[in-house]
Amino acid sequence: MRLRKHVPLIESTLKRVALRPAASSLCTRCRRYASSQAYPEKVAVLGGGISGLASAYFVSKEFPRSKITIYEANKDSGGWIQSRRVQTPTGDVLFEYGARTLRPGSNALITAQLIQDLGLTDNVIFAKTGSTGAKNRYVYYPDRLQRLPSPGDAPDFWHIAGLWQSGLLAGAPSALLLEPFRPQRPESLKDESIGAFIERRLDKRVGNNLASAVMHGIYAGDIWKLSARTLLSQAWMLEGLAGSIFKGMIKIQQETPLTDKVMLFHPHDLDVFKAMREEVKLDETFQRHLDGCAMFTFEDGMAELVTALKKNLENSGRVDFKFGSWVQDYKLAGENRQHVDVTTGPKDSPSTERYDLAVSTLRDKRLTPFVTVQTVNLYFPNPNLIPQKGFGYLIPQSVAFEENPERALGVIFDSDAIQGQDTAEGTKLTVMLGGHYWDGWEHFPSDDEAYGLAMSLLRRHLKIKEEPTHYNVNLSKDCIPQYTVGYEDRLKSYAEHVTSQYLGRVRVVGSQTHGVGVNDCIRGAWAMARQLRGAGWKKIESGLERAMDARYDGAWVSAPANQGPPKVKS
Ligand SMILES: C=Cc1c2[nH]c(c1C)Cc1[nH]c(c(CCC(=O)O)c1C)Cc1[nH]c(c(C)c1CCC(=O)O)Cc1[nH]c(c(C)c1C=C)C2
Repeated sequence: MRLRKHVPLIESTLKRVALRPAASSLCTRCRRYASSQAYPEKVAVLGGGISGLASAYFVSKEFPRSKITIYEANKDSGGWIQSRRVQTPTGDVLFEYGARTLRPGSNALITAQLIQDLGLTDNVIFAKTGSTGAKNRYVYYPDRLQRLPSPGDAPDFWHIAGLWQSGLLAGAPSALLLEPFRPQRPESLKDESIGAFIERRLDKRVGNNLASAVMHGIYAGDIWKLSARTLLSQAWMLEGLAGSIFKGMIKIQQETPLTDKVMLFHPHDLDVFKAMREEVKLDETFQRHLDGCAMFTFEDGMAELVTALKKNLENSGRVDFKFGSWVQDYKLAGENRQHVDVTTGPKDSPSTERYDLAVSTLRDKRLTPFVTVQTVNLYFPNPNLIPQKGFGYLIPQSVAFEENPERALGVIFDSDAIQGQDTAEGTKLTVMLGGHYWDGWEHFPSDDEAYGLAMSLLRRHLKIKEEPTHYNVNLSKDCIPQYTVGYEDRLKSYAEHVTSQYLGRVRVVGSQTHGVGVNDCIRGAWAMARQLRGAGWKKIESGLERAMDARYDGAWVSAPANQGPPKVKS
């Protein structure tokens, strides 16, 4: 597979399909296949991580008679989501290796519906919006923890003065004042790094001190490589609209007679938000809890969601899991190329199975690079190990090497952030190492080395003198896709390629194409399955229609905020 421009290919393929006798009676404008089947009898899901499991779940909802096979290379499902209980002399503690919490809000609506449908709502634990663990977020700069103001805080002059004095906010006030007067980007500039965008519109220091910390916490990525057009899309679009982010905000409010707040949206997203509004029906109590929380997870960790999904699929009797199955290849097959042949197994003894439809959550390294993150979970019996209480801290790229020779991205204060998972009292921390700092590395720290790095960081940053009684090291190799500069164009080419190559028989979902968060992956799976609904599965689509939406010509459309992402509240 090559990432090339594929529009002409799609057109010629569509013509070819239309000319075939079997397809001649079809309305080719509907871009449908000549299949007499009412539903895809056999569906393959490639990959058993959260995207694959959610895809299988939503597809089975759309087509209750379909037989689904999930191929997973590992011995079990769940992908990066792994939760493990560790026994200590005074009780047990839960270690999360990957994602540990979900954030509420519109992006979590489909996840919330899924949790409710799986009967898991009683197992959910919520971190309330005003709780210390949720409220206190820190940035390490230049050599100590700085607490960031949280949205509910009353204005505190001394706090802001302290942040200012530390240099963390350097350049920010004047950058905000001057932003409307800075020159607009040239027409020819189609994308740039987050670092370059912030330097151009605000101040380089704002990027290196603040934006880089945020991007470490989400993408473990480098602001000088990640795409501004994709990851700061609102700001990018506002500049495109009016020459400045600030002027763009004023312009969209003025242009509309509506008193409601107006925002810019990708036209495709407006359709998805509408569908979410129509289809998500949450119980009142669950909704109320979600509404008042800053994050949520499960008593037994994020793996509960994976386990419940797997159990639900197994119990349906229509879903078959094939663990230890490497997908070698998948290609169109059969008369009129209406099927997909999926080849799995070791290279020397592969086996091939034919399907009506395949959903791929597999990665393609030509679309994005990935970063590797190593997590070190630590448990100390002392509950008062560190004076600072809160969610944890992020370490921006601007921190000097001597302050972060371990190349850590941040530290999570798990025992403060989420309460209700452990029976043992104490302090639970996770040190996150690597990410973009390890770009190009072929070898990564061993477990012992990673433990040493984590402890040396904690001794220096938090003055911890004790040793943990329990710890775990986990290396998630190539776990977070990086939406680097040019991603949007690459995704479009990729979408065109998938469409023309697989003629609708293969749909693509996952963190490489739909967003890196758990919520994003679940929402992507839901949207993909919804597109299959009825005869939708016969359409020549890829699941990547957002990237190819003809209504989007590089600029987003303005619409009242209430047409945007639905709130958790009904
Ligand atoms: C394994 C490390 C991960 C890092 N980022 C992600 C993972 C899984 C993905 C991610 N993390 C956050 C978001 C934002 C949106 C969301 O869905 O919540 C995404 C997509 C925010 C976040 N960052 C950290 C935590 C605990 C959270 C809440 C959600 C979660 O549990 O993943 C901390 C953190 N994450 C990473 C680092 C380096 C880090 C440092 C303290 C990378």
